Amino acid sequence: MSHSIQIAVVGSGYVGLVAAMCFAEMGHQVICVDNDERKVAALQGGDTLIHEHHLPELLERYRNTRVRFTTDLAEATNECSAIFIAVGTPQSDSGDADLSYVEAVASEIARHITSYKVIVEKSTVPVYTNEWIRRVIERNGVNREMFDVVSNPEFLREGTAVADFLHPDRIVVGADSERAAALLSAIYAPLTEGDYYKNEGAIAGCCSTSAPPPLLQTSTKSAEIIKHASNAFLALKISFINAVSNLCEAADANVEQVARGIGLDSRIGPKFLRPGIGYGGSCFPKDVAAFRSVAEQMGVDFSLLSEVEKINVGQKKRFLSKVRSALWTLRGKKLAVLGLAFKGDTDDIRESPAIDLVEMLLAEGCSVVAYDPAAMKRAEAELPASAQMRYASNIDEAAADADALLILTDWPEFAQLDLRKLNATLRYPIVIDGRNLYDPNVMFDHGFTYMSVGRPTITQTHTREQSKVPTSAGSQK
Ligand SMILES: NC(=O)C1=CN([C@@H]2O[C@H](COP(=O)(O)OP(=O)(O)OC[C@H]3O[C@@H](n4cnc5c(N)ncnc54)[C@H](O)[C@@H]3O)[C@@H](O)[C@H]2O)C=CC1
Ligand SMILES: O=C(O)[C@H]1O[C@H](OP(=O)(O)OP(=O)(O)OC[C@H]2O[C@@H](n3ccc(=O)[nH]c3=O)[C@H](O)[C@@H]2O)[C@H](O)[C@@H](O)[C@@H]1O
Repeated sequence: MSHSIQIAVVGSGYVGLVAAMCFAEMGHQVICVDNDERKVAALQGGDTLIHEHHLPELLERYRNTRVRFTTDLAEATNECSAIFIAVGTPQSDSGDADLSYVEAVASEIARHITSYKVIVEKSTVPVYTNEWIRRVIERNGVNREMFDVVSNPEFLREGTAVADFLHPDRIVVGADSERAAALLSAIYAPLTEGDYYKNEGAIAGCCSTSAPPPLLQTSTKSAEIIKHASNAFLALKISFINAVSNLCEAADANVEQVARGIGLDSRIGPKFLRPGIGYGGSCFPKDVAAFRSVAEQMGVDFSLLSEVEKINVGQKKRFLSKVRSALWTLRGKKLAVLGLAFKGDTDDIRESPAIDLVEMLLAEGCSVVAYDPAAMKRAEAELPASAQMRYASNIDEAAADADALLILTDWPEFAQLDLRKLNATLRYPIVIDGRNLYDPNVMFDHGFTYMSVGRPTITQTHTREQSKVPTSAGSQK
């Protein structure tokens, strides 16, 4: 039977905030700490600040009851037995993970330890980080018996973060002390013992059957490597299918058929075989680079990861070539861009391939009118509005009189465009789809010249007037 535990989560971003809310949902008492005063004030006022399903309702339910927000790490350290570190570990100029935020938090925690604490490293970090945290705490004068450091990597995806946290495939606990491992087991017991899933109001998982997840206990070093290896492997899968999609284009084959044929082999599986414009986001690019760098520093040849990165960069350039091959010259062309976030269902634009592509198009002299359902505010901070870069308030406004429409993010609503209306709105009926959201035959029937990834290109040979939508056009995919 699970019981309520006092937990502190340091860092209230995509991972920390979701973890805090989910721990509360699992029945624990949580103090959520951040050193950004404005963020703490917004959270105290009920604003989640990020676009994530279920988060607003959980914040509403638990703020002032099971979750408290503060900038005061001393108070949190004092009151809680487990302190989760969920601050950023961005990529430094050399490719390594910048661990200075983790170190700062560890030193600060050390200054306030007066009774036994378990410090849980949740940020994604290279192997040996837990050992360094331990040293930093000891150097700050804390006796070794007063604390343990545990690695508990997080595998949630943005957009489905809450559901992923509550329905994980596995929970990894890297602990070199049984006392610390027991506390982590107690924290996750509502999931591993299945009690949470019996609640009538339990949040459903994206695709799981809600079978209780296994808790895998490992050494701290193994846990650290599990996280980096997982992200690197997923990135590798994406680069693999992107390379295959290029081969399909050269051979006039269809990558969707190929991906299905590969994915039906249960040893390979169908997931993460969607070709596109390359992976992005705050994690895959930095984690592949950090893992490569760790291997290099340890004298291990892992050049496979450099190839993964090379294919990923190439995929964006390839998309740009497609735009050029559809429009010939780019200077002065007006392009409608759908999607700025690094993937659908998030407002996150960190390392977004869509943003990279817009920057490339602007550098080529195109003008861009972009629309994204959630990421425009963040995008505008990076790509300020100008005569060349405009933001539209809806899809129609973006498409109006554009020379072509580019689909760069797989938002569900971009897969449901009114194709007749779109054909009439665009200056030329040209769609270049970086996410394969449409069936090429349907696009042909609707009069479009349609280019996608790893599938045959459909080119209308007749003029703009003749490519107006036929009245008996087929239905959308
Ligand atoms: N975003 C994601 O989907 C996932 C991220 N991760 C990993 O989790 C870690 C955190 O990532 P995000 O949540 O995306 O980062 P984020 O940038 O959204 O949030 C980090 C938060 O930490 C706060 N912070 C920094 N220094 C602090 C300090 N000294 N005291 C208190 N708060 C401090 C920042 O103000 C910020 O709110 C990274 O290592 C990332 O690789 C792991 C799984 C998924
Ligand atoms: O460590 C992390 O931060 C997280 O990184 C990813 O999650 P996330 O970055 O939220 O997004 P994904 O859904 O994995 O997509 C990453 C990128 O790959 C692209 N992608 C994904 C899948 C695919 O088949 N093809 C493809 O191009 C997406 O468009 C996106 O740009 C992992 O999926 C999570 O397990 C992990 O916890």
